[in-house]
Order: sequence, then structure tokens, then C-alpha cells
Amino acid sequence: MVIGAGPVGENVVDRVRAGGLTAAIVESELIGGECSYWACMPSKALLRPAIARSDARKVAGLRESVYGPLDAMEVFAHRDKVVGHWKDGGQVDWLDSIDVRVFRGHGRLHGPRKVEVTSPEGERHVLTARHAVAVCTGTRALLPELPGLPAAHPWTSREATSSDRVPERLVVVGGGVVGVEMATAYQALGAKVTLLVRGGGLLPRMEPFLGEHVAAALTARGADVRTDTAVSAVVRDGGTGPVTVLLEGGDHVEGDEVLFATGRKPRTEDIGLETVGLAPGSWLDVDDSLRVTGSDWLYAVGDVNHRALMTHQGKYQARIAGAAIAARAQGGDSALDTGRWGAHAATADHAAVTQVVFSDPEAAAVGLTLAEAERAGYRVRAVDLDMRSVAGAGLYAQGYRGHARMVVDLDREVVLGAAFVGPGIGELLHSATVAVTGEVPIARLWHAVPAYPTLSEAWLRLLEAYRG
Ligand SMILES: Cc1cc2nc3c(=O)[nH]c(=O)nc-3n(C[C@H](O)[C@H](O)[C@H](O)COP(=O)(O)OP(=O)(O)OC[C@H]3O[C@@H](n4cnc5c(N)ncnc54)[C@H](O)[C@@H]3O)c2cc1C
Ligand SMILES: NC(=O)c1ccc[n+]([C@@H]2O[C@H](COP(=O)([O-])OP(=O)(O)OC[C@H]3O[C@@H](n4cnc5c(N)ncnc54)[C@H](O)[C@@H]3O)[C@@H](O)[C@H]2O)c1
Repeated sequence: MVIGAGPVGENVVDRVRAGGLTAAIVESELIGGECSYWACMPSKALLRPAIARSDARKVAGLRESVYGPLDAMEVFAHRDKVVGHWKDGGQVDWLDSIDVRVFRGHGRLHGPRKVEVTSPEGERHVLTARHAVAVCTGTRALLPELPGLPAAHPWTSREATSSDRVPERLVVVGGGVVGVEMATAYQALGAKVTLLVRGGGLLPRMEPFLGEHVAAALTARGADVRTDTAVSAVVRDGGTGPVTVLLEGGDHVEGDEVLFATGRKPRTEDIGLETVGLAPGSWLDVDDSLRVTGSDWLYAVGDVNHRALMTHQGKYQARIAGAAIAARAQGGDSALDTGRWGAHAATADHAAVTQVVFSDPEAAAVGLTLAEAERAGYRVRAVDLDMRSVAGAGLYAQGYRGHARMVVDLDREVVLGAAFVGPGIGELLHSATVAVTGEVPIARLWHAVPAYPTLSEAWLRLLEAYRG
């Protein structure tokens, strides 16, 4: 039994079916989850024209053709198509095709191995799982407790990704991934954007140079990026019209909408955790097979376990969890391969989490940052590269600005992490992921020859710099 049919829940049922078990899934909103309708897919549909136009403006002979504004209505119409007009028929057909029973309604644990489903009409059924229950209920936006905020009707990621109008002035609070991506999209669509960042820079979970490049580019295009700036209250008379965001220190910013992109909280307040001895509202702690600590039947997969809040990482966990559930059903714990990089251990959660931020320029990273590697006790060296020394970069875009870093474990001579920022850099990430996950020795990477003249020659320059 799976509670929550986001990308992660869908992949859990797919993998347990592939492992020979039967599966059922409960969904209270749309099959496909946050990612398909209010997160990854609509946000990338809004960002693609912004990034494509920006890249084209860096190509001689082409830039003159792309100086007009984006057609916001066309962009929104395309976004609507990408999200299937917020209808999930296609996803339901797919679940039917793999013989998974779908229950519409709210799912709650009801003691060991039991799930109570309350249908939209209020009917209740209790279903009993033979082997396992997987909680895949994801997250929702976390709003800080600030005076005036609820009454101001702020945008969260849901409103920002589903809006069909561009506010003249958009204030964005939060310099994480959602804040940066939505500031990028709405600025390109024509809004005057102010980005209020509590900390010292953007994208604080990544190598600092990524956020520095992104902030410089947003500022150069006219955004007002304010770091070390804390919001103290929000005022919006009557809950509509212009909104005033008050800052600690006495200053204020006015906007026509304010987006709070200040993190996520788990959707576990009302899923019956108390019936199995767990605290409602908490993130769910799991082992590397994604089984909840202390349980032999309950799994928590995807955002809800707080390991790595990205769709691709959650789907990876789903593949591991589905295989582990099927293996345990057949042979108990002894049937599992839970060693490092084993079939039933989500090792990449610790060593090789990947992320592409679809900002302009793009930012991408895998594995450990230099600071994380040092904190973990590795003897490391960071090798840095100005992307302007890569021939392919100059051809990709005139005046290319970008930077790359490779973090090397000096004892094993393998790459622990890599980070890139620059136009088109997102597609470079997977080569780094293969190097980090495969723990490919530097001596062998030396033989992996990047084609000339591509952005991938960043690898050649990084390896040359490392070897001296
Ligand atoms: C604006 C934005 C952009 C993003 N962009 C990207 C991106 O480009 N790439 C990327 O990798 N990640 C991105 N993410 C993160 C990504 O959306 C999440 O990591 C992903 O959605 C997690 O999948 P999930 O299945 O764990 O949860 P969700 O997608 O949240 O799905 C959970 C499902 O469970 C259902 N549910 C919850 N409670 C119950 C219940 N009690 N009973 C029945 N059903 C229930 C919900 O209705 C939902 O359908 C983005 C996030 C945001 C906010
Ligand atoms: N392209 C992608 O992979 C992608 C895109 C969007 C979101 N996501 C994922 O979704 C998750 C949620 O993203 P997010 O940006 O909402 O969260 P986040 O945790 O990445 O960033 C939230 C930011 O808000 C700041 N913040 C928190 N409270 C604040 C306050 N009161 N005032 C001002 N700032 C405050 C935090 O310091 C942090 O920098 C992330 O884990 C992210 O990885 C991924």
C-alpha cells in the first residue's frame, strides 16, 4: 500500500509490481503529485523560454532577432499544456496499465500495516497491506510566522507556478532554489523583481560561487537582490492590491505580489502517525532501504524523509525501496544487499545527490561541496576553473561567464563532488555524477576524452589543473 501518488509513490508501486507483488495507491489530489502540477514541470515550462532567449542573446547574428519581450500569455498557455491542464487522466491510465489499484481520497495509517482511506464523499475503508506500507506524501510550502502574513495572501510555489498573470512588481522572500528559479522566470516575463535573502548569498546549500554568479546575473538584468535582509512583517490592506513587506531595521519594499519561498514542511500532520507510535507533523527517519527506523513494515520515500528533496532523488529511493520490499517479501532481511552501493541501499543519498538549478546561468552540483568534504574528515583538494578557458564555452555564448570546481579525495584520488555554473551547464552534470558514483580514479578519468569544442572540455582543464 502506498500513500501519496506523486512521482515517488508512482515509482514505488511500479517497482514492487516489477518485483512480483500486488500494489495499491491512495491519492487525495492529482496522480502525479506536486512535481507534475505545481513544481518541477510548470516551473521548468516557465523557465525554458527565459533561458533559451538569454542564450540566444549571446550568439552573434541571432541576438538582434530576440530582443523583444517574451509573450507571457503564450508561455502560460504552454505551461498549461505541460501540466495537462491540471488533469491526471494520463497518469491514471498508466497505473491501470501496470495493474495498480488507485484509491481516491485521504490516506491515514490505522495501526500496523493498515491504511484508512476517506473518499471525497466521506466514505471510509480500511485496507490491510500484506507486506508493507510506504508513505510518499511529500511536502508543502512552509510559511514563517510573521505579523500580517496570512491576511496578505502571499504566493507560495503553488501560486507562482500556476499563475496566469505577471505582477508588475514581485517581491520574492527566500534565496533557495524556488526563490531563485521563480525570480528568474518572473523577471524574464517582465516583472520588476526584488529578492530578499536572509543569509549572505543565494543557493546556500551549494558551493558559494554558484549563488554569486546567479546573483550577479539577476542584478545585471535589473533585479534588486538584497542579502542579509530579514522580513519582520507584511501589510496588505483588505488582502488585495499592493503589498508592503517590512524589513528588520525599518526599511520596506512594495510589490503587487509577494512570494514566500522559505522552505518546505512534511505532509505528515494528518496521516495517522500517532497510531503507530510516531509524531504527527514530523519528517520520517529511514535507513538506507528507506524503511522507517524501528519498523519492519513501514517505509517513507521521497521528500517526506527529508534526505534529498528532488524528484529524481525520490524516484531513485523509490527504485531501491520497491526492490527492498519485494526482496523482503520473498526472503526476509537476509535476501537484501544493503552494502555500500548495494541493490537495496540508497547510497547516493549520502555520496552523490545531484541537482540542477534552472536559473540563468544554470547551476549544477553532485556529491560533496569542499566544506562538506572537509567536515566529513576527507583529505581533499579543490580544483577551480574559470569556464572562459574552455573553447566550447566561448562558442556556446559570447562573453561566456562560468566557473567549475572539482573536489578530489587525495587519499583515493577520486572525485567526491563537482559543481558548475554557466549557460548550458546543466547537461554537463551527468558526466560528473558518473565519475562520483563510479569512484573513477583520476588516472582513469585522464583517458575519458571530452569532444572538442564542447563545454565538457571543462573536465580536461580540471584534470590538467589537478595534475599540474
Ligand atoms: C517550485 C518547485 C520546483 C521544483 N522543481 C524541481 C525540479 O526541477 N527538479 C526536481 O528534481 N525537483 C524539483 N522540485 C522538488 C520536487 O517537486 C519534489 O522533490 C517532488 O515533488 C517530491 O516527490 P514526492 O512524490 O515525494 O512528493 P509530492 O510530489 O509532493 O507528492 C506527494 C503526493 O502525496 C499526496 N498526498 C499527501 N498526503 C496524502 C494523504 N494523506 N493521502 C493521500 N494522498 C496524499 C499529495 O496530494 C501528492 O500528490 C521542485 C519543488 C518546487 C516546490
Ligand atoms: N531545480 C530543482 O532541483 C529544484 C527546484 C525547486 C525546488 N527544489 C527543491 O525543493 C525544495 C524547496 O525549495 P525552497 O527554495 O522552498 O527551499 P530551500 O530550503 O532550498 O530554501 C529556502 C530558503 O529560504 C530561506 N528562509 C527560510 N525562512 C526564511 C524567512 N523567514 N525569511 C527569509 N528567508 C527564509 C532559507 O534560509 C533558505 O535559503 C528544496 O529542497 C529544493 O531542492 C528543487
